[in-house]
Amino acid sequence: MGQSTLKGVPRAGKSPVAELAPLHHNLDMTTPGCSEGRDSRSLWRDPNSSATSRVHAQKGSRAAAGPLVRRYEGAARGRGVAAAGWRVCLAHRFEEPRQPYGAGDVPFHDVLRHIGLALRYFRWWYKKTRIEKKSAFIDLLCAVPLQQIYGCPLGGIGGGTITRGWRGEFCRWQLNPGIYHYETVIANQFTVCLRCKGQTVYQQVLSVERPSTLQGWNWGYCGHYAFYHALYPRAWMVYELPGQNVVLTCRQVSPVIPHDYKDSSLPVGVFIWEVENGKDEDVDVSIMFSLQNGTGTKEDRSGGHWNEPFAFEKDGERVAGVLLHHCTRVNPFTLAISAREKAGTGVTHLTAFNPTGSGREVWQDLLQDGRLDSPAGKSSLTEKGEVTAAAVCASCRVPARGHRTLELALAWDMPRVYFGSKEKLHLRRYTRFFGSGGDAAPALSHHALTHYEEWERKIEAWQNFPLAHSQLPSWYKSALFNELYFVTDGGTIWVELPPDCHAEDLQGPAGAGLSHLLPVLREYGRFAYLEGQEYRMYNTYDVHFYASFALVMLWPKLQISLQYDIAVTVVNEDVQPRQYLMCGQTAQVKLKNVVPHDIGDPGDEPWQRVNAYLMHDTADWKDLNLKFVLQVYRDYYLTRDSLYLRDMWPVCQAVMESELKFDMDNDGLIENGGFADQTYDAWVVNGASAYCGGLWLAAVCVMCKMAEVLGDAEIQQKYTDILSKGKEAFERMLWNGKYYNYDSSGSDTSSSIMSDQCAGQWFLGACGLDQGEFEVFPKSHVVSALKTIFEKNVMSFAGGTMGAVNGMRPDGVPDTSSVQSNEVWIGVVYALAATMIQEGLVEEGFRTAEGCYRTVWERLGMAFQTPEAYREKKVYRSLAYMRPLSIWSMQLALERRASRAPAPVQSPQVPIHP
Ligand SMILES: CC(C)CCC[C@@H](C)[C@H]1CC[C@H]2[C@@H]3CC=C4C[C@@H](O[C@@H]5O[C@H](CO)[C@@H](O)[C@H](O)[C@H]5O)CC[C@]4(C)[C@H]3CC[C@]12C
Repeated sequence: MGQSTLKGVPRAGKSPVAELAPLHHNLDMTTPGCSEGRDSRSLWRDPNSSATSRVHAQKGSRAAAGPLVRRYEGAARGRGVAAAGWRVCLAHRFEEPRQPYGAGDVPFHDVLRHIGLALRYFRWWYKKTRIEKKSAFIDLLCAVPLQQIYGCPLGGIGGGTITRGWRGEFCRWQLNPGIYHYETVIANQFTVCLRCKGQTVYQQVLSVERPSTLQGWNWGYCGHYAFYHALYPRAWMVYELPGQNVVLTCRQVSPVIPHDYKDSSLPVGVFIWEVENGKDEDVDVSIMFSLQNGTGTKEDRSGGHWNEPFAFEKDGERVAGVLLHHCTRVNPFTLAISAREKAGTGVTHLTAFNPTGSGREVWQDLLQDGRLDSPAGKSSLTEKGEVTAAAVCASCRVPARGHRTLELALAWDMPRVYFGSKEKLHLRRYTRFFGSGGDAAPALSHHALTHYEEWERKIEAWQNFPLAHSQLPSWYKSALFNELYFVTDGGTIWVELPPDCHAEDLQGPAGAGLSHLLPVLREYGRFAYLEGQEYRMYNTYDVHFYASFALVMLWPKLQISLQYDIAVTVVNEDVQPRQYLMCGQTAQVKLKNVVPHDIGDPGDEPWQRVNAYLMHDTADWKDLNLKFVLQVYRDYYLTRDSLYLRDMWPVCQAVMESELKFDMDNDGLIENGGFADQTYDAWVVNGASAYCGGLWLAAVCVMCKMAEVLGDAEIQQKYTDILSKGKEAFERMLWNGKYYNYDSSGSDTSSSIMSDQCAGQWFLGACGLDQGEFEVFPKSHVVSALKTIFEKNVMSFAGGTMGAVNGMRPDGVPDTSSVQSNEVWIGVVYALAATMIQEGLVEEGFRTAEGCYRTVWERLGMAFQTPEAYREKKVYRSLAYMRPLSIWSMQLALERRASRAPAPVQSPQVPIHP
């Protein structure tokens, strides 16, 4: 699609939506400025000398706009910083404290209802964590506390991630697949040294921190003179160096490139430092990158780690740096810090220093001549209790009023991984290009530093379409790309199939008969991402249903691969009995011919043992099978992959057969079972329901369509008959003249307005099956339901500023009958917004989604950790969650509106929005 008009999309600055005042203002009554340490921070101070020279940053017009940059006092705009994105001044403070949902937030009637669950959960949790000494897949008793610090993660897909905070800290680590720890490693810093006429005039750690270690370094950079800007997979940090007339822009790039299945898998990040010299004299500029050997855990002190300098030259390009070998028993890895050598750029290093001491020797080394000592040879192995770090330094002369670039990189090589059970060895995807010997870090660094320009060209070409569209609001552009962080930072793992793997090994005892299973997994590997960083289950399928739009639109082969994995599990079973915590009953782990909840816990052995979730027996859930069928057709519609469709067809028939048993009264419509038997797993549904009934009809519709495509007349007739009966029953039992009732049970809350009641229509619209002969839900009913949701769940909730509450009573009071009905689910809201856009309610759609973006990213400080849910006040639930990736369905809806044709998602060379 070119620059065609997006019908109805609010024009920035023109439409009522765009003219709305920003939904939230962080009231800031304090005078901007560094706190008590401010004066000394704006001084250049050599910590080892008493000489100081007072310099003042020039105050000028505000370079940056937006609610999070009011404290910015600099004038610098930075170099090449994207116009759209999420921008925050380093001196910003998020004022609203929020807490994870805890037992204390459960109302009395829910306490009574959930007492059995609470006791069973506690017993299970105690055994798991205290007796078996393992971590719980959901730890309700030790939720991760909220830190409002995160920025763009580093790394491609499935090779592990290292997240930097928006103040530049290295603070969130996922090197062991799916396992997170949240630790700011103080030694991991960039330090700048400026020299004029052979004298160091300024040397500063580019960090606002004032830590208790490395006291010999000059900390406490004044955050008022810097801002962070994220547009995933890139981020910029702009630093005005007070009094120096020098501006530094650090651009951070990770190889996350749509339709690329090679470089997108690489565990690397590049830092391109643009140095602008506003002085009338030349300046020698050095950027030192220091890194601790490890990730900030106690293993850093376990002994046996060591560092060594390296240089790697290929095709006339040379990079040099230090390798930090982290020698643990399980999943050892090597970190590499490096810089690109080129004419006029020198690269020096320090092989090892103690990051727990004063760091004075490092500081002095750099201060002396703007270079590091560069000793040859390896360091010795660390002793138990000892920690080591290394540094690399890139230096160049920047002419008066000129500009130069320094290029540094971080790579990590953990090619062979075990999950928690340590049963099977897995090779990461990138090993097919860089080997699995554990010696790839130099080549990875070289590749990153010599290919990032090409990556950026591809990223820009891909992002340009939405970014250049003047009618799209800028918050949306930020949300669309920044929410994508979860594709890499969702505990993501992407592994190779072992070369000796046969179809039978994969398909299990039942044999799935999937003819292209092996070729697909051989070519594209196996992909898994977590439901959430705090909900540690891979590929949670009821949630992936929402998030899958990002995958199928950007890496369709990964979606196809994931679907093959699900298909394999469908035909297999796990007869192991276990107790389910919600109801207390015992049943087998996995039944045949049903879609699993998830493909396992990275703390155990995913793919091998599925269904880590043990709250409910999900064999009785009503949505999982339907979500599989709907995704199969949606994927086929967008990719035109008919081999995939053919392979999936028998699996779709099998799961629909299983589902048919939920239509107890044979009226063509399934009924819910009187418990929370779907993705809203703590919100009871009884009888016919808008959510599951709607998904059912949509799935029956796509069964008809798939049968038609595949020429299966008998099945087509079967499902056509069910559809006509089911449509009638759905309208009769649930339509109330304005919207579809929550369920048909006739309970006190049956008439609640569910924000997700049009989920079936959402998917049909995305598949182009929402009109003509395929119209399942009458258009007028869909539009009326969406308008009611907008009026009640959106505009009557929190003044229309927080998205749509899951359940609203017709009188405009949130439905508090369950712990989930009065939550807002961000991923559901983005899907709802997409449905509104599909149905022509474009402004309503944008207004609805805007509330969530502003709440999460601007008000609550939850950037790069969008949670599953928040309530109007006080609490949130499950940080860094999969479902918000559904924002890509808004993009699909916009593209379809503009072109009235499916978006081409299968052209490897061309970005998806040519
Ligand atoms: C007696 C005590 C004082 C009261 C204790 C009450 C608690 C036991 C319950 C109150 C809130 C419940 C939790 C709500 C949400 C949950 C999430 C769920 O996992 C995933 O949730 C997704 C929905 O957000 C769903 O779509 C995915 O498929 C699920 O994998 C697991 C259950 C629970 C944690 C739930 C547990 C019980 C409460 C804490």
